[in-house]
Amino acid sequence: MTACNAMFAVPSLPVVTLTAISILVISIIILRNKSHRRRRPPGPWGLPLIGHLHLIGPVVHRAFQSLSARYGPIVHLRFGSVPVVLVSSPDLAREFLKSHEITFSSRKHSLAIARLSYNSPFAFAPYGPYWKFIKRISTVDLLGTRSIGKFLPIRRREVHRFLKVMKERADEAAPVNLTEEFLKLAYNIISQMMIGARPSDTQGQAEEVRTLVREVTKIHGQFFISDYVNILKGVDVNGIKERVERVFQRYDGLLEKIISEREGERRRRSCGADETGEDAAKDFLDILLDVMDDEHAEMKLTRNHIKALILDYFTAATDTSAIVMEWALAELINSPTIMQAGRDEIDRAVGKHRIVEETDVPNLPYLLAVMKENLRLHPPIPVVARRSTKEVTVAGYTIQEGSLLFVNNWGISRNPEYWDRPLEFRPSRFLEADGPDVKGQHFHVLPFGSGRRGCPGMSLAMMELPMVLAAMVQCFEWKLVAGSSGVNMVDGKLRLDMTEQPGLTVPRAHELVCVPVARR
Ligand code: HEM
Repeated sequence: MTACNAMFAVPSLPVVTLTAISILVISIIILRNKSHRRRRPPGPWGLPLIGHLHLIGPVVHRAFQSLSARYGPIVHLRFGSVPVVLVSSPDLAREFLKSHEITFSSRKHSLAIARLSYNSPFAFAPYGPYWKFIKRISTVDLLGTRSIGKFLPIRRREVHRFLKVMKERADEAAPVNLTEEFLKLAYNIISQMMIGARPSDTQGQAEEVRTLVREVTKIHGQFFISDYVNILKGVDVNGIKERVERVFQRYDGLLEKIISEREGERRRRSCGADETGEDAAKDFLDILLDVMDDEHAEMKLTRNHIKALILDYFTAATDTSAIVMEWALAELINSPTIMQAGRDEIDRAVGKHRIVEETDVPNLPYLLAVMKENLRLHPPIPVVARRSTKEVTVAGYTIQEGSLLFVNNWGISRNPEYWDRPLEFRPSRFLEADGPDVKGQHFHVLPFGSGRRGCPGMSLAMMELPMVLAAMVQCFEWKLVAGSSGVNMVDGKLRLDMTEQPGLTVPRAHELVCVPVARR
């Protein structure tokens, strides 16, 4: 070291040290301030690696309800490495779904979602241009007011077919499995809107799609550890990859056949060689194929996009509708006075000489209230699930980017803080002039979710389902079968057990089997 260097080196050491210490202290202060500002919602201690996944039992909304009862209306959890926020009050639901709507307008990713949606999901898509494009087409061409009207003959025909099956069973005094029949009805309606009634639609094919749709719904409703724990990514824990692949291959084969047949028909039609003379009223598949063939379309659609979309709609519409019809009839069977009040209303408004129609529904406020009360007690999708796209402060808490949000709408609509005697089936609460509604503006009851990511099938469902229920009440009485699964004797009367089955959607645990008795 030179003298010159030494001269400067000696006094410079404490300066460097001092500077370093100052930086350290300032950083600690900033970090402490930041972490004070980044307040996390309360929640239980998590386990290493898996976080709180072990606390989520098979009936997810009930597990969430227990956590909320313990930690309050906003709870922080961690699924593996993914932060989770669980919400269970109407005010917080409004904060997240309305005040911070755009931030929470995406959904979770998973291995199953990626594969089953050909990596191009719609219902699980991030909020962005593709989602907006498809949302626009589907709300205009499939689920808009005009389209709902255009598809009315399909719904009328299918409901009459369904009633005919019930009448045959009534004539034989034979039991009917309504769980299966509701599923068929819901599938028959949505499949004709989506892919039309085609000559090759054999019974076997319809059966196969229904089975696949149920399996996909089940898969989407489960939490797989490999989706959340980084070191397990890519590892096939529980054979999920294999299960998803099996479903994917079966579904892809079926859809490929349906689309190829349709393309053949379209080619024949465009050459003027279609011998069916069929009116070319377009279903959703035709509309999507038009977009795929259109070079100037705003967004390029591929065959895989179309397959993914059809599966999304089958999954979103079939199980939900079937489950709602089943719970509604089950509630009425367990409440004969309410059933009779509904029947009286139909007899007054519609009479006894024709079958109730969708256009009668606005004149059946009590029946509509029955349906809304049913959706309050038995929302088929009990938890609204979203994902945040940036860090945000809500109710004074910092919610990290990429957090999963679960709004336990099942828990909210059964909470005595927000509802009077919430476990009672009491349709009259939906008859009050300034009372609640189910359309997503009233955060005490959110069966269809809320906002732009809310259910696009709501208008269709709220026309179709009350009408089906009304027709069942109008045309038949429903007798329970003693000794069948889920039927118990209570105070000398047969009653249905209302236990739920676990999953993304919440069907009854027992199939609904009844004997229809024709009213006339
Ligand atoms: C009573 C019957 C139904 C109920 C209770 C229901 C409920 C829901 C709920 C809770 C969501 C999530 C909403 C959110 O995140 O805010 C949803 C999404 C969705 N529903 Fe429904 N649904 C029903 C019927 C239908 C029908 C009939 C269709 C189609 C014909 C449909 C299509 C969809 C689609 C495509 C999505 C995803 C929308 C998106 O992510 O942008 N749903 N539904």
